[in-house]
Amino acid sequence: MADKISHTPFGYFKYFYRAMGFKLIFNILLSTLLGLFDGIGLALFIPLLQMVSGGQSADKNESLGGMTFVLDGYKAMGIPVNLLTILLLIVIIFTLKGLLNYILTMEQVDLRQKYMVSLRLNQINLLKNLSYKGFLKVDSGIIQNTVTAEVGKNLNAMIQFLNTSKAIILLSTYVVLAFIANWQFAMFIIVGGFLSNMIFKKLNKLIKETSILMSKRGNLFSGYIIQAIQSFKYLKSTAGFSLYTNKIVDVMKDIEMMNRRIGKNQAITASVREPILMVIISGAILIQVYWMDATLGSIILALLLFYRALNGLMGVQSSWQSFMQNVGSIESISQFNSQLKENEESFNNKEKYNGFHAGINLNNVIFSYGERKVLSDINLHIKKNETIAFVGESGSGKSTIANLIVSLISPVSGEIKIDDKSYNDFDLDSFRKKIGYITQEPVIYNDNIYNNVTFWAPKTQENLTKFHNIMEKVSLTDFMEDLSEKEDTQLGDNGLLISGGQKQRITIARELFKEVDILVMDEATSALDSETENFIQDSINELHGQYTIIVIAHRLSTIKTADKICLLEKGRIEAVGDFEELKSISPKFSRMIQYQNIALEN
Ligand SMILES: Nc1ncnc2c1ncn2[C@@H]1O[C@H](COP(=O)(O)OP(=O)(O)OP(=O)(O)O)[C@@H](O)[C@H]1O
Repeated sequence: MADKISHTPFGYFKYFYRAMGFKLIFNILLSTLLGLFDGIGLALFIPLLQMVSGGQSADKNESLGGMTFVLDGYKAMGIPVNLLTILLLIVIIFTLKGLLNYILTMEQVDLRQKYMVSLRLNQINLLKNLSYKGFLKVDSGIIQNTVTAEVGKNLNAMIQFLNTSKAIILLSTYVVLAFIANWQFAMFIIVGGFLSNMIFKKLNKLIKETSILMSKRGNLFSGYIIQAIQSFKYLKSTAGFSLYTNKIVDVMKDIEMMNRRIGKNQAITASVREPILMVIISGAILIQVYWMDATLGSIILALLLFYRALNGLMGVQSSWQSFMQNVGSIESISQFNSQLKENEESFNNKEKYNGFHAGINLNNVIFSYGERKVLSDINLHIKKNETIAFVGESGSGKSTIANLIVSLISPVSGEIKIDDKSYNDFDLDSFRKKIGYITQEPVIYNDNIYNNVTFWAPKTQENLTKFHNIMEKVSLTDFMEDLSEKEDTQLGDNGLLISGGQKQRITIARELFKEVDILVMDEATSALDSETENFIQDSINELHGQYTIIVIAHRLSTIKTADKICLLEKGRIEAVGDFEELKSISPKFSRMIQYQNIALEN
């Protein structure tokens, strides 16, 4: 898919060609063939016109201008020019044209489908390969709007682009015929077309600008809606909805105003189209009758060619205008795709992760977000199957260090090694398959319990047994057995139908089912109910020694049994040791314990 496009007809052609390749050329070739058949069909009317103006004879007639060759053609093929043969030929040619039209339309249906699939697949792959650091830079509204609404608009743009090329080919056929019949007529078409084009060009420019602006507003609108859904509970409980909806309504009004502007421009073009057509045709007839002493036959011929050619021109203008309405999507999809591509991660030809034995080493690691240094001089060894906890004030770098260990982000300088190999030498995707992540906000999919835990693993006997064992381990068996649909019970959007503690257990069950090597537990910063807090503490204790566990801790009570606690202060490691060691060597840690005890007592 194209990333950078030039906003010219050829630039758009290149954009679609990159997505559709030869299929696009084939489509245009078919349109050309259709135009040719239309031209031939039209030419077949010439003898009829000749009969009207010059009687039943097949002799040449001045009023046909250059088109007399059609009569010569008839004679050369030995076809007698009479009403019956002409009508028969017209029926045959238009039937063939109908057939061709069917093939072309079906080809376009096929092309549409393939285009949509290729567009969507490309975006899914780009999203899949997007680095976490890259993801942080992309607005969720842009993602949502681009992969849904903008993709639809882009498809419309493609269809209108094809319609425009088809209309241009048909128009060219009539212009060529008009030139052959009478070059003065042809000049009329060109001058008339040129004049009307000037009016439409201005309107099209306005429509194009509005379309680009509308795509941007669409991104903003989607972003607001996503945030409203995500913070529904907060907005509802604090009556913040009315304030928030004001923002949404403003963007919506903006979009509607732009839609209205586009609609108004469309109304203008649709209304002036026919009058302009009639002015050009009337002018042609006047010139024919008063200055050229034209006969009835030549006027009918002129009318026929003019009408078809100008209609063709209108076809070009209207489909180009519809294309312009959707052209904003080309721009927004291109920008979106480039942004994703710039932040793509690829591990081609790198060694696959195959478990580790000794541990993970962070050597002189430094990390920054842009200019802002977040971690400095981190040197740390994490032994296989030990439990390490990171503590420190808010913003001290606990999550960042965990993100580095699980390879979501990479150091600006320094190195992270697993056993003796640098992360840089690994296919990190295969490494991440062995990482379990229990986040502050449990991730629950809108599906049933079984699928949420097994991540849609097939329901084989083996998987079911494994699933039930794990449910037992995370103390969810009783809860599940009480439900009428057992493991097939739906959990609702984002686990709306179960409690916070149950969500936590489901997510731990998922990681255990996955058979991970490293388990990251990102403790919730918000106060948890004591049952959930106990559960997390129990899980940490129970899984201790079976996995390499990394805890991002806020509650010191949950990490008493950790093998190693790492105290962070403003992005640096201040002290390392087990709970008791740290208590004795770090006054800061002692103060933290004191504070939490006091807080607990209060
Ligand atoms: N995406 C980001 N872009 C820029 N700065 C960031 C980003 N994420 C985190 N930071 C900054 O990095 C620093 C460390 O953040 P981090 O989330 O690692 O801290 P933390 O100790 O986990 O905090 P908390 O306990 O509040 O979760 C903070 O100053 C934070 O503002």
